[in-house]
Amino acid sequence: MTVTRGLEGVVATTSSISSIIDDTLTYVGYDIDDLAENASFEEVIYLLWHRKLPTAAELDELKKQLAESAALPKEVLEHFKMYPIDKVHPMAAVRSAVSLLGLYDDEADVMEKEANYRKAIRLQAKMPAIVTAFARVRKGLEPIAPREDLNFAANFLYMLTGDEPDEVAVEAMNKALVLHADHELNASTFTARVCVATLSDVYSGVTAAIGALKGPLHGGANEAVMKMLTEIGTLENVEPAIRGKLANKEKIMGFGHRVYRQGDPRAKHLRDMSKKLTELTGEPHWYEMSTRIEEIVTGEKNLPPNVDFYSASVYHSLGIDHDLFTPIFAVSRVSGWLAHILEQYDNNRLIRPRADYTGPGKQEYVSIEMR
Ligand SMILES: CC(=O)SCCNC(=O)CCNC(=O)[C@H](O)C(C)(C)COP(=O)(O)OP(=O)(O)OC[C@H]1O[C@@H](n2cnc3c(N)ncnc32)[C@H](O)[C@@H]1OP(=O)(O)O
Ligand SMILES: O=C([O-])CC(=O)C(=O)O
Repeated sequence: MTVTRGLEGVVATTSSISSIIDDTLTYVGYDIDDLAENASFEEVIYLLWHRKLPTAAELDELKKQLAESAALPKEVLEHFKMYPIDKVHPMAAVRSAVSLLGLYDDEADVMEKEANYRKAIRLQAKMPAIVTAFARVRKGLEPIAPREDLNFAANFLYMLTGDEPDEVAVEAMNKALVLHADHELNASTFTARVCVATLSDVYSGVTAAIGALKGPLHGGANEAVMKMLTEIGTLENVEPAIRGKLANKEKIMGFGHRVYRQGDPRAKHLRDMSKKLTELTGEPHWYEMSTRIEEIVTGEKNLPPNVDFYSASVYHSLGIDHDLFTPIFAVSRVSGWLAHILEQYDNNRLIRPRADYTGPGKQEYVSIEMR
C-alpha cells in the first residue's frame, strides 16, 4: 500500500462548484477577483447552489427565502442560556446549535432533493442568527431579530451590535463573506462530504464540517493570527518575535497552504481591506505589523499569507470579538458546505479509504488473570 500523508495531491471526487488551478480560484468558472469586486454574498450563494449567477427575480426570491427563515427556534435561543457561557468557545456553541437545529426541523431526515434544498436555505439563513445571538447572550444582552430591508452582510453586523452598520463596514463584510464561501475540497468540506456520503442528513454534515473548521490549522487560524498580533503588540517587536518563532520551528499562523504555492489569491483583497479599515479606525499598526510579518515569513520561508492572515485585522477593525472570527468563516463557508453536500447526494458513493496497518502481528488472546 502507498500511503499519501494528509491525502496530499489525492483527487477524491469530481466537483463543479469551485476550482483551484495554477493558484487561481474560481467559483463555477468565475474568478474570485471578479466576484470579490462585484458580487453580493447572496449572489454567490445562488451561484454555488445553482452553478449560475441569478437573474434579478431569482436573487429576489432567494433573498426572500433567506429572510423568511432567518429567525431561530426559541428552543435554540433558550439552550444558549444553559451553556457554561464563560467557558464555551463560540465555535463549539455554533457546532452544538447547528446540531440542535436539526432536532427542530421536521424535514431533518427527509432525503428528497427538494427537501435537502429547503434545509440548505434554512441553515444558511440561520447561521448569522446563531453566531450573533450567542455573542449577545454571553454578554447578557438580548438577541436581535434580523431586518428584512438589510442585505446578508449588513444584517450580520446589525444583529451583532444592534446598530445599522456604515457602508464601508458592509462592503468589507460582504467581501469577506464572498472570499470565504467555497474552496474546493478543503478539510471541512471533505468532512461534510464524508459524513453525508453515508446518507446521513444535512445537519450532521454541517455539524461535522464546523468541527473540522474549528481547528487552528484550518479556519481557527484567523483567531490565532489576532492572538499572535496582540501578543507581539508593536511594530518594533515584530522582527525579534517572528524570527524567534521561525528559529524555534513554530508555525506562523495565517501562512502556508496545502494547495497554493505562489500565494492565496484571496489574501490581497483582505490585505487591501486591512489597510483601509485600520487607517479608518486609527489603528494602522495592525496593518503595518501584518505587512512586516509577511515580509519576514515570505523572505525567510517563502511562505505566502493565506486567507486567514489579513482577515484577522479586518474583523478586528470591524469591532468584532476575536473568538468570533472563525464562526464568521462558518457563516460564509456553510454556503460551500451545503453546495458540496447537495452535490454529494446527487452522485453518491460511500467514502472509505484504507489504512496501512502498522500495529503488532498476530497475537493470542490472554485471559485477564494472566496479563
Ligand atoms: C482556511 C485555511 O484553512 S488556510 C490554512 C490556515 N492554517 C494556518 O494558517 C496554519 C499555519 N499553516 C500551516 O500549518 C500549514 O501551512 C497548513 C496546515 C496550512 C498546510 O499544511 P501542509 O500542507 O501539511 O504543510 P506542512 O505543515 O507539511 O508544511 C510544509 C513545510 O512548511 C513549513 N510550514 C508550513 N506552514 C508554515 C507556517 N505557517 N509557518 C512556518 N512554517 C510553515 C512546515 O514546517 C514544513 O517545513 P519542513 O518541511 O521543514 O518540516
Ligand atoms: O483549501 C484549504 O485547504 C484551506 C482553505 O484555504 C480554505 O478552506 O479556504
